[in-house]
Amino acid sequence: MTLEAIRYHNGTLEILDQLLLPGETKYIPILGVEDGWKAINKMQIRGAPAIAIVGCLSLAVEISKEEFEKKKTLRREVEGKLNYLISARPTAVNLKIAADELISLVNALDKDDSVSASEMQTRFISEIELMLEKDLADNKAIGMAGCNLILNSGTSNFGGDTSVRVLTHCNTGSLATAGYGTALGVIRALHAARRLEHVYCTETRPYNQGARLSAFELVHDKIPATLICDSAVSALMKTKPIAAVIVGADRVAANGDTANKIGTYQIAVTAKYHSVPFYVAAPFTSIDFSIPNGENIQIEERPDREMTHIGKYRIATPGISCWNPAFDVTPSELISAIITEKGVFKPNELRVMESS
Ligand SMILES: CSC[C@@H](O)[C@@H](O)C(=O)COP(=O)(O)O
Repeated sequence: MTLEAIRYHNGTLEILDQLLLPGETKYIPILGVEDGWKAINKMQIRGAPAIAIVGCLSLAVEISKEEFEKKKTLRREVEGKLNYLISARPTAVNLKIAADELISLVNALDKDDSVSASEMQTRFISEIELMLEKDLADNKAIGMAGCNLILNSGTSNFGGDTSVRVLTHCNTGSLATAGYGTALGVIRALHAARRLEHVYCTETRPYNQGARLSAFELVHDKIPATLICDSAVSALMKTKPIAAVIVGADRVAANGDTANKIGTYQIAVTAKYHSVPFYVAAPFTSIDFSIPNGENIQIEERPDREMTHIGKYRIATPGISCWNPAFDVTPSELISAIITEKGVFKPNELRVMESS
């Protein structure tokens, strides 16, 4: 059975508390928007697609318990609460894009006189419920496209083998999405095709999404994997033939510059030096066509405590100051291709897809 980060059935929402993994597997109820905001902000749920889905589902749960006499009241509530949810974490764009689409939907339904307030409520909730299915289907399409891309990219980085070694960073799997995963979905597809020799995953300090979450998924799914320190990436590329680096994205600008977990940029730099292709795997909902380049991406800074402590144990000397950006931006010139559910694009080809 695959891991399930988000459980939603008939208006009831639970999430797997990712702060407790791998030690404890505990689902916590999300009873409405306030719970959704807190779970996203505290990173009990994380990963750009999962943040969007849980944010929107928390609103669906809340709205489903209410009765609306007037459509305008529903429209105002939806707009206000979606804008509040977006403020929980600023870098990933998927929730903002989903919110914009849902706000357009309620505006259209509000203007349509043939739709009653209760029909508007039902249609709004159904639209959110579809997100889970769509994300899973998109991830499978991304996985297949990425698998084909890597296997057909030439043999120079395969080290003479027919199976490939790949490197990934952070967690982009079932725990970060509705299921299957984006970059980890590509790795799953390679494994299913029996063409994955090995995956290396970085620890991903300071929150350790690699050591705690990707490692958890890889062991759970029996995918051959090795954990490395973030600082071992260059040494790995020097000593082993790595066919590709494959990472996810929190926000891709129109020119292809990509914000992803802190450390992604330095992996892309070292991949360039070692002539290893560097791929970003992300759904179209991670692409922000409203910003021309990565300079416009707001980078979230997280509390010092995430660096100074592991669990309740302090590992850093008291008194030291910290800088803890959660993400960095990889310039598009370091990115070989962006793998989406709509196809594979060079960074400078993205704009063509803007209106699709
Ligand atoms: C499919 S998840 C893509 C990204 O969201 C992922 O790589 C990442 O950076 C997650 O960061 P996080 O801070 O854990 O939410």
